[in-house]
Amino acid sequence: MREKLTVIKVGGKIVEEEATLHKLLDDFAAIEGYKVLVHGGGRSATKLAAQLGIESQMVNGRRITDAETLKVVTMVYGGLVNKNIVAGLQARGVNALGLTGADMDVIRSVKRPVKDVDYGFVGDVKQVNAEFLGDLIHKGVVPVMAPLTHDGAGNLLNTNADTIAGETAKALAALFDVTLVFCFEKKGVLRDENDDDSVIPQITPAEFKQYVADGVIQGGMIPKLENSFEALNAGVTEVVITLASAINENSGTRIKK
Ligand SMILES: Nc1ncnc2c1ncn2[C@@H]1O[C@H](COP(=O)(O)OP(=O)(O)O)[C@@H](O)[C@H]1O
Ligand SMILES: CC(=O)N[C@@H](CCC(=O)OP(=O)(O)O)C(=O)O
Repeated sequence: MREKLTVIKVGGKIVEEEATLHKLLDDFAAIEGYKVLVHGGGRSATKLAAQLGIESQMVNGRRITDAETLKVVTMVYGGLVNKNIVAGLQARGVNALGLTGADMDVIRSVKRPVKDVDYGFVGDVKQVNAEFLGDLIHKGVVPVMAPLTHDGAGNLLNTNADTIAGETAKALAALFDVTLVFCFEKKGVLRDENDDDSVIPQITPAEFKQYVADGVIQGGMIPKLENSFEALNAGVTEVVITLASAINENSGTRIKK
């Protein structure tokens, strides 16, 4: 039987605020067995960019990343957010190691080709070095992955954190029995975004299509679900979308193939 591994993805709203981040780190530290933390930080990047007089522009949930914006996201994701999380986990007895995709060539990507939209320095994932991550994990190290990748030619690229989580989970599914948990500020995928008690307990691809057509699922939830189905089809055992403070409870929305 393969060993279990939990990949947790945490987004901007949770990492931006000290109280919610600390609670998440407590809960993450309490997860038993092998684990990986993938973080976002989009809101913090938008804030710092504004302070520097750089306007943020998102299209289809992805940041248009020009050269100046790339500097900001590198500082925020690869620096401030990643290292705060690593220090917080070390304080909780978790032997965390912060990584961007460039570190040890963990995630290589290719600059997104310009079609209708020019996203600038945004990377589409090509390869995740699962063997290296697996070795680290087996040594008791807990990787903390920032949403930055590289192209192998010296360029860092900005990659959506949900995608980093999905691709990392997929690659590690060759070595472990992987559960992928997207945690955020709501109780799960909701039938009515304004009613926290309207959690949809499970979603199939057909139901997803219908919910999108009906406008029930929209915005940032769409890439989360697309990445979830892709992960399940690529060998990830279980995908859950849930409240950050409930990662150790059996609640939220379970994604079905
Ligand atoms: N049906 C839905 N249920 C819950 N959230 C939804 C739904 N449809 C859209 N959303 C939106 O998706 C957002 C989560 O996506 P996103 O902002 O990208 O999160 P994160 O930064 O955590 O990755 C929620 O804050 C919510 O506004
Ligand atoms: C290309 C792209 O869109 N990258 C994202 C990476 C951060 C992210 O995904 O953060 P959240 O999980 O907090 O949304 C961005 O810069 O916003």
